[in-house]
Amino acid sequence: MPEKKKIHNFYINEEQSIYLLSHTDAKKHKQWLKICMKQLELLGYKNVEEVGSGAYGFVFSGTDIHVKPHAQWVFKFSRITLAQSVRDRLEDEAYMLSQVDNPLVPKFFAFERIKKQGILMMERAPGINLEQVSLKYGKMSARFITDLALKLRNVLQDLRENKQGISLTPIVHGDVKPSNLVWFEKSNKLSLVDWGSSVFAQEDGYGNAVATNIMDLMSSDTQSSNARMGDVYFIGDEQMEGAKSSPRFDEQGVASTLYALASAQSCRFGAQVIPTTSLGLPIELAKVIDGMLSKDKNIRDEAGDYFMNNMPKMAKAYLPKLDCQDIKSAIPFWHNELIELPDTVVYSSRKSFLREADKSQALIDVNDAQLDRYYREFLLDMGDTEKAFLASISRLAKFPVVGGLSFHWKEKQLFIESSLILNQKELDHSFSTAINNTVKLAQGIKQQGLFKCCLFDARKTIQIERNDEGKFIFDELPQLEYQVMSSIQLNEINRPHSYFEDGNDPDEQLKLPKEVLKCVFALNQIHHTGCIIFESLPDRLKVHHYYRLLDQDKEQEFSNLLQKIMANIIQITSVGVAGFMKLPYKNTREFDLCEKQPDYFYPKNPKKIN
Ligand SMILES: Nc1ncnc2c1ncn2[C@@H]1O[C@H](COP(=O)(O)OP(=O)(O)OP(=O)(O)O)[C@@H](O)[C@H]1O
Repeated sequence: MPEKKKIHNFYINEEQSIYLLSHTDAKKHKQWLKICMKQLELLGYKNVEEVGSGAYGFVFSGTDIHVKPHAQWVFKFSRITLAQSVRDRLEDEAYMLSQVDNPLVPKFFAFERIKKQGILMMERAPGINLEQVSLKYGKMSARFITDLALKLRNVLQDLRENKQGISLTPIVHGDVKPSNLVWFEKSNKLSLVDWGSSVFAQEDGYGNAVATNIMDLMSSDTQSSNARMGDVYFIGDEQMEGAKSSPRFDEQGVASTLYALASAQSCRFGAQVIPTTSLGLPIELAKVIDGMLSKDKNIRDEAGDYFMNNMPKMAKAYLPKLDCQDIKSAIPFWHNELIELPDTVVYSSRKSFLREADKSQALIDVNDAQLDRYYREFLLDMGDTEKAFLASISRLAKFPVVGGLSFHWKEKQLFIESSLILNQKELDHSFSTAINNTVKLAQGIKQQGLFKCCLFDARKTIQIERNDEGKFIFDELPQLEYQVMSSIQLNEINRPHSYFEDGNDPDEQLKLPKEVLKCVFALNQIHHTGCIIFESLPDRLKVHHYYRLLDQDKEQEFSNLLQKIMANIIQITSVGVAGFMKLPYKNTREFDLCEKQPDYFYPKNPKKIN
């Protein structure tokens, strides 16, 4: 087992926002994207645009106008920041894609190398991926989930039989998840993309080796696993532990995907607290998905077999759309319409207590980009519910939102203070669902403690570089921005939350100059909401912030204090992170703890309800 890396502070955003990269890195990144697109234009493709990106690559689309009708192609480039050995896997991906012939899988076209850069060219799947759909609409309906389940079951069946392939060996996709399913609403077309984790199965799911002939069995390495890491938020335990590859891997990916889309979460880990049986699905399907997500391998496998055998029958259920009531967010949030939406990043602190040693995890390949992400997000030694809770906080940051949240778990209750501003009204429904999931998951956490997070706009982050001696380089100090809110109601001022009421954060190590602390103390007396995070790195300082002044009369004083903070940050010499958050008032919401959400199924007789 590899040694655990020590990570103290981190952002739990999926990908580093381009606005948080250093000026040079951001420039390099943009230049690289431009070069890729230029390359494609030189090759004669029109309307070249970026259609997606993931941990391994960037995906562009382009039109071939020399054929009739014009063909839409997709070009996948591996990330230049990855090790060459990881980048070389694009060629393996191309090979595996070329082995699949299925109406739900974009056709392979070519793999080219321009200098060291491999390019995989394939058919373009129309539409947007299901993670994006889920963020737009929230929970998917029982009908949608059931239809999707049947389609995915059929793909898995085809991959097991692999009748069209060169060999008859079953193929494992290895990374089934919402963002690898592209869906076109108009024609209801679904495509399974990203074959970068795909391998030929070594076992059949019942512990028997699979090989087309005895020579294969003799020649191939029968001891070690050929499995590739899929997304750690969606793969099952066996794939995570490096077991031999089998069609069970994809059953796990399918169960995670259905669960995530039915509950509007971005991972599989929440099922103990928000079981599939609480999501309004037909009882049989809900129980099968929960069975597939079980911690017990026998139950998992049995449920997987049931799913494969019975999904065609289950999909025949009559599931008309039910009149859905508007959902109410468990904690309030406000709206603000901005022309330029924030590029939200979440910073969280005080999460040490969420860690829970889980030494049973064995990892197959630490050099993997997915695992790197796992480490970065600190999930390795946490319980499932804690992982799901952190993933739900990450999901909040996928919305254009700024604000802060503080969770306080006591013996019997959970207290939440919040200030959240959503900048796109049409995402109201989906954002409310995301908040409610966060609250439900928090209700399921049993340990007592405190967790806080700030959501800020990375576009506003101030970066000041240091020279070789560590001195800051700047012509003029940038200023901290703030918004002034109009009238406030007096009762809101009554019980302001303080920057300091939670004491020192054991996870934060940066020592701030006294003058900066004095200003933060003084700010504390002015009614406002906001956060400021100092992230001091050897080569630069980043100041993440958002501020909303709620007392117009104090604007001069407020602005002076912010200027004073900036004037004094240049005294920061040590490296680390320190942050402060202020919520506008103590609007503590109290919730009972709840280990598991109650059962809620699709009605047996929907006609009666509609
Ligand atoms: N053939 C395709 N047609 C249309 N869109 C595609 C296609 N292939 C990929 N995409 C889009 O690009 C995104 C990223 O692609 P892909 O998942 O292959 O990259 P990746 O780096 O391997 O991602 P991951 O982090 O999941 O491993 C997908 O989520 C999807 O939205």
